Amino acid sequence: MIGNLPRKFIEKMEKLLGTEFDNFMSSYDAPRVYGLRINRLKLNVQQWKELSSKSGEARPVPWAEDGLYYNEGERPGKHPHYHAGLYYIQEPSAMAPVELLDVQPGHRVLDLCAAPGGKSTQIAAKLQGSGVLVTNDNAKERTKALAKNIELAGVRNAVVLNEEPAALAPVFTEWFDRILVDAPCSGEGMFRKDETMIADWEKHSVERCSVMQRDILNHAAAMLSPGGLIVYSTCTFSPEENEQQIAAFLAQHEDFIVEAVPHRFGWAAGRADLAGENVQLDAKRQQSINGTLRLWPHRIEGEGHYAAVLKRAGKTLTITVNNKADNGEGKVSGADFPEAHLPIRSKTKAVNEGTNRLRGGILKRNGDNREKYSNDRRSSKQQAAGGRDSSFRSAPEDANPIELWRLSAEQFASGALNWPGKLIAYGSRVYIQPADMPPLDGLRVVRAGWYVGEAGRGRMEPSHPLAMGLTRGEAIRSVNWSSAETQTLRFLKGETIFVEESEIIVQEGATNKGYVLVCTDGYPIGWGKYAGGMIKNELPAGWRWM
Ligand SMILES: C[S@@+](CC[C@H](N)C(=O)[O-])C[C@H]1O[C@@H](n2cnc3c(N)ncnc32)[C@H](O)[C@@H]1O
Repeated sequence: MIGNLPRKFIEKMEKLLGTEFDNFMSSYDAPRVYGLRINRLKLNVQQWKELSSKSGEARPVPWAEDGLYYNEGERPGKHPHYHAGLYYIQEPSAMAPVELLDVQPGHRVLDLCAAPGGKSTQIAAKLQGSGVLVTNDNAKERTKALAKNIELAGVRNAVVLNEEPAALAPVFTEWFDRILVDAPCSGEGMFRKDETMIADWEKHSVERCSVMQRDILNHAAAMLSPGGLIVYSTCTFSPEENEQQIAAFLAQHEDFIVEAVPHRFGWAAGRADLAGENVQLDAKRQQSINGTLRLWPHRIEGEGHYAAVLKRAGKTLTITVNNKADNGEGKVSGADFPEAHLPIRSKTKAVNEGTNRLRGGILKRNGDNREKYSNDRRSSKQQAAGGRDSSFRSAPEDANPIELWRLSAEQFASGALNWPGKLIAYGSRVYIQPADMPPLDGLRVVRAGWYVGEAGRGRMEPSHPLAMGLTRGEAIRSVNWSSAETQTLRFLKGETIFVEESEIIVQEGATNKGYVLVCTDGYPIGWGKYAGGMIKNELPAGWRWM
């Protein structure tokens, strides 16, 4: 491996590390370590250890609440628990930045450079469903994986965006309590984990990255509320992208200070002496850069990282987001979401999901589709009460997706009409958006909230992300197989499963027939549809076990 490292890089590291250089170089011949983080939205480490036969060998990552090291051969990505979103596979050092962000339930949090979403799922677990996570990446392709990871983790209170920070800043001015800037960087700290990063090193030159980082950080500052925190992190060693970036930021933003990170667990201090001479900082502010953090692979079990905690002066406005439901009392209808709130830029494919658009609250459909709605004029309440089996097909002729959701939601999950958030329809899809979000007009929206269902064929189909965000106890119908049973794997591969009727657990008042939440070891892996002794597989193709 050492032989593949660029000469220029080696020379630079020798200068940077002095007497530690030899130890640093020998870390490239040491075996790399592997980490996963238990998804606290679903269960805790202890509960997972009780479920998992392999967990005995997992050791805690000292700096991450739910982080564990696992052995190389274990392949946790090939286990039903992965498909149930019980953990996220994450490099151990990459778990550190979110631990420094001090996220509390109720916070408004922005993950500005978020794809593929490792740190976003970590933030979501810390929010525990209360507050808001806005997770963004400017690379459109990468937001697909980001949205998928958010949905796999069962996150209910996130909005996924695909924007430049400059477009977000006017919409979210001083809006967030916490912002993570896990910046695009030259990746020097990842050479051991991923040798392809070495080839990219020349292309993603340090100079080019540091210009991007400065711009991203400045926009982040504009979106932070007084008293709030930004964590800036990179996976590179270069001072230009680390200490020098922080020095430039402090010089430009007098209302920010470095909040010193305790240097425990083998973590090393950032280096004020590397802050460069290009910016004018008073001695105290320059020295404060020693309170940032360097993770060196020869000092810890993890790859190379850098992190700084930046606190904005001012009184912390502890914002408790109003998580009161506003979707269950008939107050919210399509008409509350005029065109202006809908997607938006024609270049944005992801938000134009489906061909129908909600106009003034009414979904315009062609005659064919319209005929699929029955002319049932029962009240919403009557329909919902009678609607806990799959024979329920009726909706008013002019029902829009939001109305359809309200009529159907409690056929899938009890309490669904009282879930916090705002109902939003984008095309035929229905989302529950965290309360208090500013209008997202003009932004490229990948997920407007928790995607819960899609209107189609005259009825509401529950979405896969709805399944992943439920607990087994909420489901009107469920079936549960252990992760070792063949049915679990067969279901994950997309097969129809034959079952005894007695295997379907049904809430009081519901029939066996209809959507069933399929679970493994008690945790959802998708929807099936039960009728006549078999569960038809509703797992979308892109979510199946390959
Ligand atoms: C280090 S990666 C993020 C990893 C992610 N935080 C995680 O834990 O999974 C940096 C990300 O920044 C994104 N990026 C690059 N320039 C950006 C910009 N101007 N605004 C937002 N994101 C950007 C890249 O597409 C990339 O996905």
